[in-house]
Parts: sequence; structure tokens; C-alpha cells
Amino acid sequence: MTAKLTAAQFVSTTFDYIVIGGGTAGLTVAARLSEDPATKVGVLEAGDWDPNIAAINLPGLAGSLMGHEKHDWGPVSVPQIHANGQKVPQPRGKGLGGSSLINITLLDRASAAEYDGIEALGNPGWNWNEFLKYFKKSETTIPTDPDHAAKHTLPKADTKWHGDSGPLLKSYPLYFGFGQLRERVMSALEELGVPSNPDANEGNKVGVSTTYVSVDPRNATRSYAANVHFQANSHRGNLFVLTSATVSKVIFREGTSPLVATGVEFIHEDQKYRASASKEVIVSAGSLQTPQILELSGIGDKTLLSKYGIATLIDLPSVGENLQVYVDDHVSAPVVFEIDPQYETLDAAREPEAAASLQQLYQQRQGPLSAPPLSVVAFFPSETFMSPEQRQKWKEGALAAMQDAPEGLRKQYEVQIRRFAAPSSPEGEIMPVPGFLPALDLKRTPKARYLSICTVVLHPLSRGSVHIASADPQAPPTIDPAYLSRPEDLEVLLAAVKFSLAFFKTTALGDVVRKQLAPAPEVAASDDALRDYIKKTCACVYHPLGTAAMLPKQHGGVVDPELKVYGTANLRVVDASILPMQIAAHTQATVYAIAEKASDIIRGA
Ligand SMILES: Cc1cc2nc3c(=O)[nH]c(=O)nc-3n(C[C@H](O)[C@H](O)[C@H](O)COP(=O)(O)OP(=O)(O)OC[C@H]3O[C@@H](n4cnc5c(N)ncnc54)[C@H](O)[C@@H]3O)c2cc1C
Repeated sequence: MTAKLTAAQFVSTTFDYIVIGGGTAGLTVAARLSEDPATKVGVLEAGDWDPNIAAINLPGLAGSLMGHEKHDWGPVSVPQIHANGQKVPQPRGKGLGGSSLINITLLDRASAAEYDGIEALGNPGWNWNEFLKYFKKSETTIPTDPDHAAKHTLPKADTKWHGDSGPLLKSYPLYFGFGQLRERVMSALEELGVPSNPDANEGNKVGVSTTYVSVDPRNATRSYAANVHFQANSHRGNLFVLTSATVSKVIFREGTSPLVATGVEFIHEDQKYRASASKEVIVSAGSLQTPQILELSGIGDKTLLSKYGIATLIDLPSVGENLQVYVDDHVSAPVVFEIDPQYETLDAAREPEAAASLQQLYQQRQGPLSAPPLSVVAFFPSETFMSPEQRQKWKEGALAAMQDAPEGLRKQYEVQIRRFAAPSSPEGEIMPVPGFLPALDLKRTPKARYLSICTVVLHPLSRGSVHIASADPQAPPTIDPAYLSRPEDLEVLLAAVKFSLAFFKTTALGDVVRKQLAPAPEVAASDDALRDYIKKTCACVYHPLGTAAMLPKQHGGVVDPELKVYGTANLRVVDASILPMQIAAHTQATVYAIAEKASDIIRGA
């Protein structure tokens, strides 16, 4: 099918459903809808299908395709005025699988309260119980080898919380790059007041855990939307997937109200085509490109659309607004320490002489290539890393922000203010990395060993936007995450970075540490210097959402609880962009669950 299907064949078919974007959500929906052999589903994906690429399949290479000219769209933000003018890369996967193709494979869920909060914002049926049902439906948990589980204290998956018959395969990592340091890393976090949480998927996220990963442990390969939803179903005669096809707009029947979508226009090998859908068009182009497609189709802010000569069909100014990204000091601004070289970290794996043994180990499903580079994560409430005075100051700032905010955002801030004070709500995350992370001009010393940390602000107050910058569908949109535009976010990040620095001074790790490298001790000694360091180095953690928010229209909504775009009869958005507020978790499991639930809504199940 895909490889042999031509654009001409694609457009000669009248589909029941056309899905725009063969990514994480898009392929999930397409697979579910095409379970009925009488339903014809067409998927248009701008990228290609590359099943045999090591950098995709080997979990240990996860992350290495960021910035890749073919597999990453390579978007970059506009200069961030509150972050030293940085233009910050915003990686997005391109090709069948979308961002599930290039992500790090961590597979986790937020706390139950966060999903219940989505419902409370005006979305009946989008609560923890429903999400849990669809988390489980989306996945099969592969049991951990008993010796591996005993050695690393990995809990047994309880089917009350974990799926056992869904398409996506999940497992505990086959390898931990911390070597003997893993127990010490976990103890250090507990010493800082972050309790152990053996399984953070049961509705309580607070604590230190080992995450599940979207990896098939039986052959140590990535499990992702392209292999579980497309490849596994490629025999279906009613599922049509055309790659290298960039959708330029949705087509509507003239004069209809609500607007009736009848198909899409797309570009394939420099030719323009039109394809028809008799039932629905589903936009699953991800948080940064779904708004672009809506705007190119005439759905968005009419002033913006007229600037680019696009006729407004639905004046919906919320399209592309409400962009929320985690803020962190990830790869470009890590906390990095040199440690005692006797400890095993991933630094050894990066040395040229390790290459042959890495491959050998991988053949036995062992070693650094068999697992993603990080898998210990700690989520903790504000009281764990901020003083009462800092929290009070944050609250005053948030209340002031609320006064100036439009009604919809005011409601979001109300939730954020309530959560920020709660001991059950994670507000900070740190991800220890067993090895060196580049920071500014810091260089790795051969044979040295390092321990680094990514520090994350989970619920920023800042809101950004993504909008078209041209009527040309091939031109990238303008992305403005507005990093640190609310000064409270900078203060939370400052406190979180200091917390990360304290991690290295715990008794569990104190005797392992040799040298503080980044931020340098003299920088860390002054809050102003540390703020400056953060502004120079902060980057995104790859979880943009909120740009086609599921909210009441008057509160900034783009889609209703059935994921239909306001003002349309049969155009839905199904991807990360519908999440109205940032969640304290990595996003892929939630996106798979959204797509599973959307599929049931669409088929009326
Ligand atoms: C580098 C990176 C690391 C990450 N790590 C993790 C992690 O470890 N754990 C985790 O939980 N989450 C992680 N995430 C986030 C997670 O992968 C995403 O939230 C999720 O995959 C988003 O799914 P989506 O369906 O919204 O969009 P995507 O999966 O990005 O799908 C969008 C699809 O639409 C296609 N498309 C876009 N525009 C068009 C167009 N005009 N025409 C046709 N096709 C189009 C794209 O090519 C893409 O295939 C990471 C993301 C990235 C980028």
C-alpha cells in the first residue's frame, strides 16, 4: 500500500475519513477507524516511512534525530525576549509516527487530579477514569524478566492500572546507564524530600520513579505509532496512507453553516491534489502545525487571515493561542557535575573503543543501546523546593497575572494557583542523566565521568502562540513560546535549579562528586548570575500543547468536548493541541489516550 500508492490513486478514492498527519494521534485514529472493513480511511503524511533506521529503532539512540534534516521539521522559535533573545529549537517528528518517531520513549501519566481538571474546565467525559480506560486500551505491558525486576526493584504491573492487550508495547528499561549509582541517585532524591513512588501511573505522580518506556523488550526496539498502528495494519484494504503529502488546507462545502468539510487539498511532488471525505476530516498535525492548517483553511483570527489574503470562514481568534511548553534547562543548560571515574555512566558508551561491545551487548538486548538515556524521574510539589516566602511571592504574581487575563486564561490560572499550593501537585521535575550534557561552551574530557540533570518547570504561567507567517503551506509558522514572559516562571526555575544543585550535595552522592561544572560555582553563588544562566540556556522539553484547546468557546476554546472545531459540522482536531493545560507528565501516553477516546467518539462507540 503506502509505498506503491500514488497520489492519483489516493485522490480517486472517496474516503469516509481523511486524517491529516500520520503521527502519534493520527495513526492511532486511522488504525481504530479502519478496524471496520467497510470504513475507508485515508491518511496524508508530509514525511516518509522509514522502518529500518537504527536511530529510530534502537532505544539507546532515542533523541539523536533531533535536528535531523529529514526526520525533524526543525522549527525554531522567534527570539525569546525574556530568555536572552535565544531562538529555541522546537523539535517535531516528521514521517509516519510523527513525534513518536523521534521521542525519548518515556511513557508515563500525570496525576488523576490533572485529568479531572480537564473535565472541570468544561469538558464532560474527559476525566481520570476515562483517561485510565484509554491508557489501558492503548497499551500492552510486557512483563519484566524476574531477575531484572528483582535486581532493579521494578514493581509488577497491576492490570488495574496497566493495559495488557493494546497495540503500543511498554516495558521497564532493559538497561540503566547509572550502573552502581542508580540506587544512590534514587536515595539522593529521597534525601531531598522526594518520596519513592514505585508506580507513578496509578493517579499519584509525586515521587521518584523508574518510568516505563515505549519499547518492545523482546527485541529491544522502539514501539511507536508507525509500527503498531500502521505497519501492523498495512494489510487492511481500507487503510490508505500517502506519504510525502503536505496538506495545504481543508475544503468546505460552500455556504454551509455549520461548515461541512468535504475533503482536503495537498501537495505531493510539487503537484496540487484534492481528496474527498464523505464523513469527516480529522486534523492531527500536532500542536505546532494543526493551527497552521486551520488558519490556512480560513479558521482563525480574521485580522491575521486577511493579512495573508485568506478568506475568513470562521472567525476563531483562539486558534494558535494558549501555547504551553514546559520550560527547562535541558540539553543546552544542564546542571553538570564531574564524578569519580570509577563509576559506570553513559560516558563510556560514547568513547570510540566502546562501539563494538555496544553492538554485541545490543544483540543480547543489553547495554546502553537497548534503553533510552534516562529513565529515573522525580516529580515534586512546590513545598519541596521553594520556601514559604518564595511560594507566597509566586502566588502574588500569579494573582496579578490573573487580573489582566481574559476569562478563559483566568480560569486556568485559578486552577494553577490552587495546585501550586497543594502537596499532591507536582510543580517541579528533575531528570538525572547518567553522563555529560553540553552546557554553553563546556567540553567533555575524555575518560571523565559525569552526572547531569534536566530541571523542568511543569506548569508555567507563560502562554505563547503559533501562527502562520505566510499563506504558503510550505512556509513554517511563527512559534513564540514566550518563555519566562511571566517572571514567576523564572523564579520557579531558579528554585528548581538550586534544588538540582543540592542533589549533588546529598550524603548519597557527596562522596561521588569531583567537580561542579555547570552552572559554574561562581555563577551558582549569585541568584542574579543564575537567572542569567537560565535565560541563556533554557530550552524546550518537547511537549507543546494547548493551541487548539478543548474548552468552551468563550474561554478560548477551538474544539468542543467531541473535538469538533467550533462552527464546523465534521472537522475534528485529534492531537496534543487539544489539551487545554500543561500536564505534569511527558505527553505521549496522554496523546495516545486522547486518540483512542476520539476514535470511540467518532464511531459513536
Ligand atoms: C524530541 C522529542 C522528544 C520527546 N520525548 C518524549 C518522551 O520521552 N516521552 C513522552 O511522553 N513524550 C515525548 N515527547 C512528546 C511526544 O512525543 C508528543 O507529545 C506526541 O508524540 C505528539 O503527538 P501528536 O500526534 O500531537 O503530534 P505528532 O506525533 O508530532 O504528529 C504530527 C504529524 O503530522 C505531520 N504533519 C504536520 N503538518 C502536516 C501537513 N501539513 N500535512 C501532512 N502532515 C503533516 C507530521 O509530520 C507528524 O507526522 C517528545 C517529543 C519530541 C519532539
